[in-house]
Amino acid sequence: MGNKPNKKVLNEHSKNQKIEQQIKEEEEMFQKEVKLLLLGTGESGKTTFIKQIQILYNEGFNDSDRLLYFGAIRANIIVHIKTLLKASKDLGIPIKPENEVLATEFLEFDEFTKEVGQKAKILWSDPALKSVYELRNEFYVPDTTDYFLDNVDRVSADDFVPKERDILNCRIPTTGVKSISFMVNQIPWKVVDVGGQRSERRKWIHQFSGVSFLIFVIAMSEYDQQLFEDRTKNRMQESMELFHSTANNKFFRSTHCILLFNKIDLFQQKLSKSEFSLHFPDYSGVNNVEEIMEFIKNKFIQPVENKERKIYCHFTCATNTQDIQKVFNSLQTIVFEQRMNDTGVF
Ligand SMILES: Nc1nc2c(ncn2[C@@H]2O[C@H](COP(=O)(O)OP(=O)(O)OP(=O)(O)O)[C@@H](O)[C@H]2O)c(=O)[nH]1
Ligand SMILES: [Mg+2]
Repeated sequence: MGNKPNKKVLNEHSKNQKIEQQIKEEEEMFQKEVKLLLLGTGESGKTTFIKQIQILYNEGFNDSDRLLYFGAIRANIIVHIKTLLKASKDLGIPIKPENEVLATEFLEFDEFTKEVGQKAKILWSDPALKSVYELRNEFYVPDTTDYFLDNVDRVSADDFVPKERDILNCRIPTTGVKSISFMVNQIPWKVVDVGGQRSERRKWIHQFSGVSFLIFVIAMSEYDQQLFEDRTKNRMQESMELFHSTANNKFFRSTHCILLFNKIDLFQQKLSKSEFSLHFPDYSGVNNVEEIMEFIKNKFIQPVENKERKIYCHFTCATNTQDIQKVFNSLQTIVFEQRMNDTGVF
């Protein structure tokens, strides 16, 4: 005859089991992966955001990253000088007569050498190419072209290794999907980057499930530029339409959104030279940075149908690591509070 189990002890035991189960579930909820999906038109700054996350939380760039950017930076120098030379003809801004032979010769170059680098430097110092670059909303050349052309001596050197800043400034359009995963304070994060050009957008849908936050990136400086893919379409207009169709899509109707109003540095530089209302005639205010920022923000937010969902806005320069650190810190706070709420601690 064994001892009869004490009812009180049994009750205590099952209570403890329940508490343990609850703690386990709460821990699991806390440790659930946060998936951030970066969307936005081409060249808005999505990959630059993910590069910053790599610097901040994922050990930065390795040798194979540096090798990839080494080739891209040098190849871009040739492409960009050629583009500027062509634009100087199209826009009727002639280069100095003594540079004409060199310009014709340069158009034949395909491979970067130290000598090609020196020739690029001579052409870039021609005032005509600088004036042409100032008019770059009339044709296509990336915004960081001047950064690399100003550094052509360093880039041409035998011992050139791309620095963090070079990698942040180098543009390689994204094709397909790239993601990084990392842990911060025991929470696993995954950031997914896709290509933003029109031909890439049909691949987006495959990334739509399980998204915790949509990060939609907008290039503020694009208000007076046309799409690379369609020179008749204003870039900011395209970005607004894309955001509205994405945010109102059934997959994301209740997903919280982060709007990154990016390239704020270029936007501020440009505004004094390029009047905003010429490109957005429905803007009736003055050509003032803060007022226009508010106007653009409202144009993005107002047409969003589900007013319950949260939209957090940040104005950033994505090449500045501190700006992206601030965005990520605020995201961490939101996630932490959400999880405390979900587990009933608040
Ligand atoms: N000055 C400045 N340049 C920026 C900023 N954000 C990104 N860039 C530059 O803009 C270019 C395009 O940035 P990406 O991050 O490649 O753009 P993307 O959205 O990934 O483009 P796709 O891959 O084509 O969709 C790069 O040369 C960046 O260095 C910014 O805030 N300020
Ligand atoms: Mg990209």
